[in-house]
Amino acid sequence: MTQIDHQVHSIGPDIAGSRIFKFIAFLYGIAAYLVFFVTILYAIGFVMGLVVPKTIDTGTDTPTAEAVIINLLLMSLFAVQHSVMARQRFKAWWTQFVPKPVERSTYVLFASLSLLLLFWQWRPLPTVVWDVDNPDLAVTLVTLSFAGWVLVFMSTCMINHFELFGLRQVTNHLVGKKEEALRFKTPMLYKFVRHPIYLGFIIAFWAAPVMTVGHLLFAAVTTIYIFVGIALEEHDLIGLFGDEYRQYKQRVSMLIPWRRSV
Ligand SMILES: C[S@@+](CC[C@H](N)C(=O)[O-])C[C@H]1O[C@@H](n2cnc3c(N)ncnc32)[C@H](O)[C@@H]1O
Repeated sequence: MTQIDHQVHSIGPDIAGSRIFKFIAFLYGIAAYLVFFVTILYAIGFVMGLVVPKTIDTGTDTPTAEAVIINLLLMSLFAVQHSVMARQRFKAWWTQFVPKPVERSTYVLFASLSLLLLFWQWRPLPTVVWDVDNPDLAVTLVTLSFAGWVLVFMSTCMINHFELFGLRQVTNHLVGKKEEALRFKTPMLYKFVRHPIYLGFIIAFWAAPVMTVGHLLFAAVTTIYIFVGIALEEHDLIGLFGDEYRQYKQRVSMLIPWRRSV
């Protein structure tokens, strides 16, 4: 090998390789985000019973006990995947195998896939628990549910939508910008409640003019899961931000915008 050959061999493939990797990582991040975006749009239709082919109240007829077990297993799979993969210790472990710039995108992709599985395999439990007759009240509930989804979307933008869903990480990696550490923020709604995204989900799931047993099971279990998720998330946030987060907890309530912290 000549000296020039040696230089081309040792510099060229390295640069090309890392550029190609950065570009592939970027495309992967975009693909994961698109899968998430389709999933969240489908979730709105699934929960509200609008537009999509398979909703919370449609699907294979299944005996009640079997349907409850299958639905609980589907929700548990999402909860375990979502909670375990979000923990700092898990992240430290699996970034030995998954490159750091695509860690968040991979988390988002797995969460979306487990939700799509839930939508696909969900068994309806069609017995009606409540059915609002009054048309004004029914419209109010549908509007409230939409407002819940809007609250979710707006709150992700307040805290940093592109970081939450991994796009910022792959973009910074592509342009060679150093990844910043997570910063504690209390923008807009976060001054009134600590968890506006979760509040939005609770509103979206419960505000239904027709509530079936299946929908009620979904709303109740996801609400319980949100409280467990909050406890885990706040434990991590105190680990990261210490007294700053403790004081925030004292000052700002968890979900209902009044001044006490619970
Ligand atoms: C799905 S978001 C939910 C945020 C919040 N719990 C909510 O309901 O609006 C979860 C991520 O937000 C981050 N997070 C939560 N509160 C935060 C804050 N005040 N400042 C910065 N990051 C925050 C957590 O570290 C976690 O990675």
